[in-house]
Amino acid sequence: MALFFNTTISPTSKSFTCYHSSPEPQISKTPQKPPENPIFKIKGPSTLSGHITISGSKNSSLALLAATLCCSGSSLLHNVPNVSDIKAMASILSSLGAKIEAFDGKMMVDSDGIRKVEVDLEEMKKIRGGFFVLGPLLSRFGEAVVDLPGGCNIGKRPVDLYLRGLSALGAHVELREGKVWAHAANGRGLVGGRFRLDYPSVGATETLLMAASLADGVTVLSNVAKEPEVVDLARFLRDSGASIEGAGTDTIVIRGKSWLHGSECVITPDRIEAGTFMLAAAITRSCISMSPVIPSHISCLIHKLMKAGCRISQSDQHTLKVSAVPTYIGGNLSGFDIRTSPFPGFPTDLQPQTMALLTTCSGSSLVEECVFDKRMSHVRELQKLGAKIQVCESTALVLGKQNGSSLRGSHLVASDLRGGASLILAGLAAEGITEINDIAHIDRGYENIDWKLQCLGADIERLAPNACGYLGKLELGKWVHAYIGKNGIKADGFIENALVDIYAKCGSIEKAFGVFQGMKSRDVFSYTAMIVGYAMNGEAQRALDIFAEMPIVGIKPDEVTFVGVLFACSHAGMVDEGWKHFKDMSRVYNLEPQTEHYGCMVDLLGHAGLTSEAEQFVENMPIEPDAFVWGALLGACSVYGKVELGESIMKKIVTVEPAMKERKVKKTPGCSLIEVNGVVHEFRKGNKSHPNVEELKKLLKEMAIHLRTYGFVCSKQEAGLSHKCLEKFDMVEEILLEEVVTCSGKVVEENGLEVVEIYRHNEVWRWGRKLGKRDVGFLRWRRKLGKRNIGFLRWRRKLRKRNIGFLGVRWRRKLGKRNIGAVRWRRKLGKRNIGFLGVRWRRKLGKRNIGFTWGEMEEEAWEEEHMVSWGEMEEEASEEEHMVSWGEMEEEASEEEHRVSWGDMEEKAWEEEHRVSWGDMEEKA
Ligand SMILES: CC(=O)N[C@H]1[C@@H](OP(=O)(O)OP(=O)(O)OC[C@H]2O[C@@H](n3ccc(=O)[nH]c3=O)[C@H](O)[C@@H]2O)O[C@H](CO)[C@@H](O)[C@@H]1O
Ligand SMILES: C=C(OP(=O)(O)O)C(=O)O
Repeated sequence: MALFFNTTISPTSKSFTCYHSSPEPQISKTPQKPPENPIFKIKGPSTLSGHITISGSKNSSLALLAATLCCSGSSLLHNVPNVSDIKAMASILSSLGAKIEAFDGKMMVDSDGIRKVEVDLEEMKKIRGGFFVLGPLLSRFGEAVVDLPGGCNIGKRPVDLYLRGLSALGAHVELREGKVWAHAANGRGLVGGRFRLDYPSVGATETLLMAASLADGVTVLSNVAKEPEVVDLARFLRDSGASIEGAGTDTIVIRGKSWLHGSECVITPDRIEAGTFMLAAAITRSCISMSPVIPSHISCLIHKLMKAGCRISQSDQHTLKVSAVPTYIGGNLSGFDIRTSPFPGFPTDLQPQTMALLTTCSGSSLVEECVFDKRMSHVRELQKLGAKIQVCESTALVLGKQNGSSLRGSHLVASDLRGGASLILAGLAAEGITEINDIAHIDRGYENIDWKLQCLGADIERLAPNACGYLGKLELGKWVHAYIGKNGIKADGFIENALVDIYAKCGSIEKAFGVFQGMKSRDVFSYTAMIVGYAMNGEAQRALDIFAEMPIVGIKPDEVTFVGVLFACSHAGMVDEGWKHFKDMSRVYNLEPQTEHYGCMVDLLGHAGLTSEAEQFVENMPIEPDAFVWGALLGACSVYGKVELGESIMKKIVTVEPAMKERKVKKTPGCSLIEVNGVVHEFRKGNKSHPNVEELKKLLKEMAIHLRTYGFVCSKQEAGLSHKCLEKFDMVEEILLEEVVTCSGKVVEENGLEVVEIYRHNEVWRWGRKLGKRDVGFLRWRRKLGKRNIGFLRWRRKLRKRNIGFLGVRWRRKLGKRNIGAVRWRRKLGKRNIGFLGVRWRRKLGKRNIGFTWGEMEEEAWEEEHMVSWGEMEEEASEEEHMVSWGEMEEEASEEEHRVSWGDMEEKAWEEEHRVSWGDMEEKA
């Protein structure tokens, strides 16, 4: 059946085309028509068996589809996967005037009808491959205008190498309005040249290869990508008449031709899909076979899996059988280390899926992502399943299990293609139900993955979600709705705005950005939610980058936007930027700064050490400062030890709120929302109408007592103040918790504990209790500072009459036979004998020495410095020394090991919970 289409491929038209004479797939069911915005529901643990057919490579297909634009007449591609990226690519080619027919896994592209050299389509921003048309358009038609590319959100993905390479071939390239404008500088066409890539970028190599094929003269490209997809592309171009030598090596020589004709090509099997299924067999401890596979394309993974204990055999040239059945392999799989790198190294596109497997293997494994700088979003989701993973930037330490997986089903969100696939694998291995939302990411690159897994015996379904299914709970959905209502978000696409907001507030900033990026139309609310979100999560520069986009797209910021902008500046210590934006409010945008804006400025000045300037700023305010402004100044005092000024401000804080009440100052009341057992409760400032208000007050009091008893104080600003101020915390706590703070939170039950989780600014407070004979509880908090994710856990406590605090930070770790952990602490003796306890860790793996830099640790230490006075520290140090036996330290060590990343803090918090009961703490003291 020949099916002509302009922009789409029929969802069910693809059959499983065999690459060569492989056994017929043992598939009995037919794929279901997918529901709108579906989710995956997986019931685990699954055991897989049978044979599966591997589709053609998505990445090869994208490059070859772009390459058809180099060719006059028709080209026929076989084994093209039916995935959404290919549909998007087909739309792009169609929009340029190409005629496309898709049938039965084949695509015929006739590019003779091309009338346009500018792509003006949303699809360009969604996928990576769309950008590849730049090379062919430029070389065949002499000019091209394309949007900057999209693709997975896995870190910085610049296109400098593409553009510099094209310039070396005689193109004039400009970046304007988010688009690349390119034309042949000589007015005729590209000319051959020499270009060395700084990094063997796959996309840049492919783009330059296509461009050079039609350039006048010889082109030599060096340090190019050697990926099989590059070789596939060169094969197609050669079959179309191009002269290309060296594809698959470091240097490619291209002798340009004046024209290329269309040709026919079978797309190489998708090595990443094959790898994903091999890992599916391993994680489920099953045995499956697959074809067609080219083993040399995934030799790295094959070696690693064999090292882990899997049996892998080849029944014919293109059929692989993978077994991880315990009785067959004689035990559990062992963990292993991976480090991603360009081909033939370990593919970055298999890193997340491999990490999922490692969570179920014995021992610890190290995963180093060296190709992309932010390809770790799946870690948080895997942690929700119970995986023990600790991350520092692009390195993850996966703590496996001795006896197979102990993952438990949960509600997850896929944040990118391979990260999403890793969640499917983990879901197959996990006990119980796993739901995965945002699976459109997965559909970008896996053809009918659910159906293929069903055919292997997995219990996986593609379901239509309920309206708020992304969070997995209808009750939570109601909460989201309530939240939207309370914040007056009215824009079209308000659901998306709310999602951006809610994700950001829950600390899932990448997910918030994912929603933001995918929005069809954005308004001031969308931008504000994203800016405030970034600011709250310590990503100041990203907040300011988003803000800078607003005038470009013609959206005027409002007062709330500026709260986010100033908050961001304050977080990053950007004093000049902060001043500029503050002044711009009235100067450029005609907005009158409110107390919130003044408060942010005071915070910014105060934390930059400009306390006098901050004080003066407050004095000169044209409106009356409120508790928010005073609170900010108080924070600065605490950080810089201005005790006297701090105490006078304390007095003002406790008088200013009642005074404002008396004068009936109208303010938008602070509002907090909390979900308890699926019911949303709202608290407004000064409103005591909640039916359980008395009970809640009791609970707050109880929390406050624990806070003080164990040396926790409510706000970081007040933490450094002298003990004299301690009695005033009562009042401050009341104000912070009941009157001023606008926060959200929820109460959940976890491991028999009732846990209150409150999200406030960039902090997450968790407080848990178990009401048995003794009150056993915990309290901890985490936060994110500056550009980097710096989280830490601290605790302090009061012993009898003296206030002796201690900071326990230590770890040690023994991996295998070698002892590769180290713990250090040091203190710095300055003029005032003010010191800090720094911890650094390093590990030695083979020849490499990987560790945190001292600078980072110092920054962390610096934070701690403000919290604990030196006297206390010294006390503490000696106390600790005598008090903590080595065994205890080891215990504690494994739990505190990675304090640095955001997700880890939560994980660690949980560890703590089981370890430290109030009783224990007292005993230890
Ligand atoms: C559609 C497609 O084929 N996608 C694949 C392609 O993506 P893509 O072609 O985008 O990946 P690249 O090889 O270009 O990127 C690798 C690294 O190079 C850097 N870089 C790249 C281009 C540039 O001009 N400047 C620069 O610095 C990137 O930031 C990144 O850190 O290869 C990746 C690496 O194997 C795979 O994960 C993707 O699945
Ligand atoms: C990163 C990937 O795709 P893209 O480059 O298209 O974003 C991928 O296939 O894993």
